[in-house]
Formats: sequence, structure tokens, C-alpha cells
Amino acid sequence: MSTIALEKVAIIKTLNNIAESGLNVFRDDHFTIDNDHENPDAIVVRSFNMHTMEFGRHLKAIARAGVGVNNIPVDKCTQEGIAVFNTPGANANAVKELVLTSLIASSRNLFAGEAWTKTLGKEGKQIPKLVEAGKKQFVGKEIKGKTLGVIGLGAIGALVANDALQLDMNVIGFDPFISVDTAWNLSRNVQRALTLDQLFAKADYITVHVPLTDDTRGMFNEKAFNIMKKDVHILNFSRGELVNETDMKIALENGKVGKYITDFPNESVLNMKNTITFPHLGASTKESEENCAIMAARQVKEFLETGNIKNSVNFPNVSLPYTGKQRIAIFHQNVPNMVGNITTAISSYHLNIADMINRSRGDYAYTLIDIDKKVDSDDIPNLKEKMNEIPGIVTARII
Ligand SMILES: NC(=O)c1ccc[n+]([C@@H]2O[C@H](COP(=O)([O-])OP(=O)(O)OC[C@H]3O[C@@H](n4cnc5c(N)ncnc54)[C@H](O)[C@@H]3O)[C@@H](O)[C@H]2O)c1
Ligand SMILES: O=C(O)CC[C@@H](O)C(=O)O
Repeated sequence: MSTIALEKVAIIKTLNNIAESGLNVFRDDHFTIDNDHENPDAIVVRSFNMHTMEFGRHLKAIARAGVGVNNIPVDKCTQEGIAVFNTPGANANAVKELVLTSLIASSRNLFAGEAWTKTLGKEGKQIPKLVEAGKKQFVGKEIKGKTLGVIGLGAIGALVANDALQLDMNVIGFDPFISVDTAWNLSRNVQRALTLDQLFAKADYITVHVPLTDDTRGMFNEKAFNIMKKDVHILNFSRGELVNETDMKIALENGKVGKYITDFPNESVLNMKNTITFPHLGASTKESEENCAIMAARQVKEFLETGNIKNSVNFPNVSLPYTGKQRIAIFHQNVPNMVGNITTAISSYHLNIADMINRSRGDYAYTLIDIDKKVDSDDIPNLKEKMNEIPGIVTARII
């Protein structure tokens, strides 16, 4: 069981470069940023791989300043009662702009053309003549009238789909789990693919915007390439592991895939023909880094100070106005009679419950209980112990 009282200073550790405006959220008397601390209360991270990390016993929250949480062992965090947050939509515009830029630039062979012109530097007065003679190598294709397949119509995919329509493309989208909010924001001119294969069969360009999960890993594979049109361009600004690299190499060699544009280069990808690679730049704008850092920091701050939860990927969203008296925040298994056992423990200290909320998410649930007065400080350790004895409680904090 871990506990933080508001009067204690909470330690925040960062594992990547987090925008200063986000760190400023923690610059008050309740928080200290200490990146060397071994036992922080919360960690703010971007892409750092946390899978082999040992977590300190005070760790209560991890906030991903970004969207993909595949660098965080989410299941382990849940079992240990650590809330994991991300920042949905905060970097979507940055990624959308890079996707559309890359879509046009690759279709017009801009990257290859630019690299080639740079090789002419020593040709002196011949350069204009060489340019005119050489440009035929870089004749491209216009995207107008072509079909863009968008896999995953979440924050990024929906923006890309809507804007591609404005560029006079036909757009076909596939997302069996589309959220109601996104569906409202999506243009009705985006055609709906009922299966991934339908999208693969129709698209001249494919862009993928899904999380990396066991279901999506390797979704671009030999079977998928066999269905696609010849010379299709594939844009992957989501995660490298969505692509089976052995199959992609063959598809690029035989021209089935005309170009593979990705934000996730590695040794294998860099040695394939017709790839265009970027150093994971999708979210690398000042605006996006600030949006993500501020959102992540605010969510962690709110959670540590009040127990309220917004945008967690493993805890349920919960919000109860904080009165500042005494609050008990309990993360527990989602089994019968938990709330009864918790309230019995509380009433054995003659404490009166002023308000409470309980929300579940899968096998776990989260309960916030407000007491109508400050708990006597002598009673707090005993109350904590009593909570600890209740089977099924993972963590309880008295705030
Ligand atoms: N290159 C970068 O810097 C960068 C930046 C942000 C996000 N990303 C990556 O992009 C991904 C998408 O980001 P987002 O903000 O749009 O996330 P999001 O959660 O808003 O959208 C993801 C969408 O994928 C859909 N989806 C899930 N599984 C699917 C499947 N099997 N088939 C089709 N659709 C499926 C979901 O229903 C959801 O609508 C992230 O998970 C992350 O990996 C990369
Ligand atoms: O932090 C970054 O630069 C990348 C973030 C991105 O991959 C994400 O999933 O949000």
C-alpha cells in the first residue's frame, strides 16, 4: 500500500526531454522534480522503454507525454496499482501535418530530387543544364483523384482523412472501434471499409494510425501486400512493428510496394530500397511537445492531489469535486462486496462518509471516498492498515 498526504512533497521524475511548460505545472510547494530519484511518486515519459525498469515502492502514476503506451508495461502497472496516463489528441495535428507533407513529397519524389540536386554542387555553370536534363528521373504522381486508405480513424487518422478530401483525394477508412466523438468529426465523404482487405484492395496510398497491440502487430504482411494494388505507397507514422519487415523488403524489391515512408527506421528498414525514413519526428513540434507535456503533467498533478483520474489507459476515469477535507482513494479488484468492506472499515473509526464514487474497468475498480472531516492523524496509520487487510485492495491512499 502506498500513501501520499498533500502536505508531503511529491517527487516527479522525467525519463525523456519534457517541455519546460509541462514541468512548470509541477513548480509549486507540493512537488519536486528530481530525475535521479530512485523512488519517485510519478514519472513523466515520452518514448523511453520502461519494460525492464524496476519501479520504486512509492510510484503511483506514469504519464506518457504522447499517445502510444507500448513503451510502458501497462499490465504490470495495473497489477501494482500504478495509474498510467497518456495525452489523447495532443500531438495529432503535428502528426497529421507530417503525414500530408510526406504523402505529397514522396509522391513527387521530392526527397530523392533534393538529394540529387545536392550532388551537383561542384558542376559550376553546368548546374542549370544538368538540372533540366536530370529532372526526368523524378517525375512523380499527383495525389488528386487517387485513393487514400486510412487505417485507424482516431485523433490522427480522422484529421488526415478529412484533410485528404480537401486535397481532392478519395478517402476510404477502416476502424472497427471508432469512437463516437471521432465519428462525429469525420467527414461523411470518407468511405467506410468493412474489412481491412477492402481498404487494401482499393488504396493507391495507405496511411496507418493504430496503436501497436497484439492484434495490429505485423498487419502489413505478405497476405496484405498480395491484396494491395501494385506500386502502393505505405506511410507508417504509428509504430515500426506494425510492419513485417521481411515481407516488406520483398514487396519493395518486387515493386508491389512503390514506397515505404516511415518514422521508425532501423537497420533492416534503412537497407531496403525505396524507403523514406524520418527519426520519429511525428510529434516533434514545439506546439505538440508543449501540449503533451502540459496535459500529462496536469493529469498527474490532479491524480496525486485529488485522486481524480482523466485519460488513464488502465484506471477508470473518475472525477469527484475535491473538498480538501480527507479523501481515501482505493484501487481494488472488481469483485463483489469491495465497497461494503471498505465502508465498514471506515465506519469502524467512527468516520462519516460525505461523498463517494466507484467506477470499474475490466478486472479492477477505483473508489473515492470523502470523509466529512480531517481524520485524526493518530488514526491514519491504523486506517491504512485496516484497508490493507481487506482482500482485493491493490493500493489505498489517504489524501
Ligand atoms: N510518429 C509519432 O511521433 C506519433 C505521434 C503520435 C501517435 N503515434 C502513433 O499513432 C497511433 C495513433 O495515434 P492517435 O492519436 O490517432 O490514437 P487514437 O487512440 O486517437 O486512435 C487510434 C485509432 O485506432 C483504432 N484502432 C485500434 N485498433 C484498430 C485496428 N485493429 N484496426 C483499425 N483501427 C484500429 C482505434 O479505434 C482508434 O480510433 C498511436 O497509438 C501511436 O502509436 C505516433
Ligand atoms: O514523444 C514523441 O516524440 C513521440 C510520441 C509518439 O510516438 C506518440 O505515440 O505519441
